[in-house]
Amino acid sequence: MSCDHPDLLPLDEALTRLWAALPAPPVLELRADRDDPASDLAAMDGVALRAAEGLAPRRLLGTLYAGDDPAAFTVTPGTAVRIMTGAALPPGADAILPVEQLREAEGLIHPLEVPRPGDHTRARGEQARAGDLLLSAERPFSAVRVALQAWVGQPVPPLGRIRVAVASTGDELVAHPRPHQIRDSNGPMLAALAHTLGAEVERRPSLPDDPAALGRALRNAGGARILLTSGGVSMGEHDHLPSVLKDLGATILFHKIRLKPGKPMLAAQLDDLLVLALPGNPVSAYLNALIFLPVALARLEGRAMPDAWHWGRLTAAVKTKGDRPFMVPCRRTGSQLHPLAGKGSADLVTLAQADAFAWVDPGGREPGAEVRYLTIV
Ligand SMILES: Nc1nc2c(c(=O)[nH]1)N[C@H]1C(S)=C(S)[C@@H](COP(=O)(O)OP(=O)(O)OC[C@H]3O[C@@H](n4cnc5c(N)ncnc54)[C@H](O)[C@@H]3O)O[C@H]1N2
Ligand code: MOO
Repeated sequence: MSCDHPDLLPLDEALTRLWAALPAPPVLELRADRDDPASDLAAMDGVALRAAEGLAPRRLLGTLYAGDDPAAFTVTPGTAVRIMTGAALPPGADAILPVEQLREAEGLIHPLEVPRPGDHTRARGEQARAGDLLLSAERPFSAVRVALQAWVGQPVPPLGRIRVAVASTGDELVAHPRPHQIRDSNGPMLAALAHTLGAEVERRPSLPDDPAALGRALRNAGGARILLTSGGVSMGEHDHLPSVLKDLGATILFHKIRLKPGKPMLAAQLDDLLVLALPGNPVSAYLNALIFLPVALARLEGRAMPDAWHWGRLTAAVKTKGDRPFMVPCRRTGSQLHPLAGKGSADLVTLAQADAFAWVDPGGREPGAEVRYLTIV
């Protein structure tokens, strides 16, 4: 296959570089602080009894709810205790008979099934013994990790959001445009997307195509962890961002990826600030933010690498030009992807009609082809 752009970085490599460059917050290994469960527990609502007595009727001594001290009752021959799921087994009992498997009459319960020792109980220590390793420090942050941390009595981490600043660049951006000017749509779009993805968002004023002003804005990101910019990363004479970042001593993680739209995408680290410099064309800016921002947020929060891709089928042919994979905006019905005939990476109107971006390899795809896609949020 001919290669129009041998210098372009494949998307997967760009994602891997971004992931590797960002530090994940430290997470602890988690050990059981006590046996789990710490008592024998009921796993069903019913009665606690002695299994050996088979189908013999039992007299009810009382009721134990989850959290009750089970020492209140002792199950002796001929007796049972009504018990709720999660309550500790009273002394003497060795099985739970679920409420569906008994009949009650005149203060007695009559088993309808023969109970066996251990039935519907969770035995002390069956999950873990005090001191057992429950989760290694390699396992990523997740809501379940937080739950386990609380379960073993560790303080849970504060749920801060990553601060993301959004600044558009371009002298053409004005609030009341004359025909040669435009309104800033990328700024509001990227702020809304970052918000949707769970970031704490700060809108910044649009920046002029002026290296000094861009440099000042990059150096004063105001405590944001990530800066999303749009525009000024391509080959134009006013596309200053790459050189300004280099002059500031930023580490360029990548610049220019093998993707259409979105080729000029740049990611850089400037001290503690991650700069995701998105192309100015609205479809390119959106798509790149949709791809890269969730990965950066996940890494900085210590989560696993997100896998946002789904699989669907194209309902119509998609032709491509050149050697970049093409992400075509589609309407989606279930897993059916209906490609939209758009007017390219400036076509915000078609993007607004779309539900998904389908990945089409160079060379194009036929109707019915199975492709992966990203959902537009
Ligand atoms: N000679 C070359 N020219 C271009 C190339 C190239 O490889 N060689 N790449 C093209 C591609 S692909 C894209 S995408 C654009 C991206 O360029 P920039 O990131 O430098 O963006 P700008 O030139 O500043 O703007 C592009 C386009 O988007 C409009 N824009 C910018 N900001 C906003 C905003 N906040 N809201 C709405 N629209 C915005 C801007 O007016 C331009 O029309 O470069 C190609 N050129
Ligand atoms: O790759 Mo550009 O993002 O086509 O318009």
